[in-house]
Amino acid sequence: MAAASFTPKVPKSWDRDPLLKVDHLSMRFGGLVAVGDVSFRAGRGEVTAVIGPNGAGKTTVFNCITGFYKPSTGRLALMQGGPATMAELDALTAGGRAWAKTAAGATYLLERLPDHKVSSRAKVARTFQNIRLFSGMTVLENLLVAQHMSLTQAGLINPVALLNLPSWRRKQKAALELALYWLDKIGLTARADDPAGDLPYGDQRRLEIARAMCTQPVLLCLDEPAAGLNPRESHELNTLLRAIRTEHQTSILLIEHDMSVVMEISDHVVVLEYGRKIADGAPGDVRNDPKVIASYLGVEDEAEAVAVTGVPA
Ligand SMILES: Nc1ncnc2c1ncn2[C@@H]1O[C@H](COP(=O)(O)OP(=O)(O)OP(=O)(O)O)[C@@H](O)[C@H]1O
Repeated sequence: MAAASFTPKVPKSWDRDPLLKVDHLSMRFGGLVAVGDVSFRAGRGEVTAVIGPNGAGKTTVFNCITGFYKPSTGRLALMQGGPATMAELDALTAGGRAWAKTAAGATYLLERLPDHKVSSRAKVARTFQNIRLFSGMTVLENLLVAQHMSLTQAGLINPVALLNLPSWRRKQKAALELALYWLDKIGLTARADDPAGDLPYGDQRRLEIARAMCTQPVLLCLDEPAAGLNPRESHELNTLLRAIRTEHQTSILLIEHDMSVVMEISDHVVVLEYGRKIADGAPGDVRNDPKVIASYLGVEDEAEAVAVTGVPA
């Protein structure tokens, strides 16, 4: 009898080299389970989109990853440098510490870090659904203030800064250069000295992303960056996100309702519904998943349902 042909399953890129491993994440608010036992990986250097109908738990997942909420249960392992081995992860979890050096770099358990260390040590940056720029400060000042942490670490409250020593001046110069780099990247150099609040909406959105990039994150979390953008602004956003991914190898985690953005720039899509994961895969696979189609067929926003599934609601 002829042997049955066997095609070995090739692991997905996000399973081969995850930057972030979310394991059994749950978040309860009183009796409400906003997120229930959700696990997924975000690949290093990839764009991972988290999608789902309103109230699916997307922002809650984000708030747990970025330190705004302490999850009820679950492990959020961010692995800088390269993936940790299972033994390294288990030892870190059992040891009760928040981070450890690993053979590949360092691993942080985000659920154990104070929220300011999620950004300063684990290097996770985020933007919000509603723009949160300092609207009275100039465009350039917004980019400089983002680097306040690294400047204070360099010594705002130590003698190096007070005496204006060369090492402090070098740090200040590097901060200005980084700010000017991102200003150029978002095409706003000519508006450096204008109040951020005077910029058109789409420019403010890109400035927020540039501000987050000034913290030099390994993981950039964007909560509905395309909300309220017109098609031209959406296109500019896609271009910026692609540049961040390809030129800076920064991994991006994205919540987005605009499916043209999701389908165009994502490597990997995770779908939530009622706080549970219902699909996880490449954009084309997720789009054709019967569970995703069923979930989106009930949504009120017909354009969104058609964009995800190709089927009118
Ligand atoms: N701080 C909170 N206290 C109580 N309930 C909350 C809190 N935050 C979120 N929830 C509830 O958790 C559920 C998931 O909300 P979440 O905002 O995470 O969903 P979402 O997928 O981001 O929705 P949307 O697309 O509308 O932003 C909802 O039922 C919401 O009302």
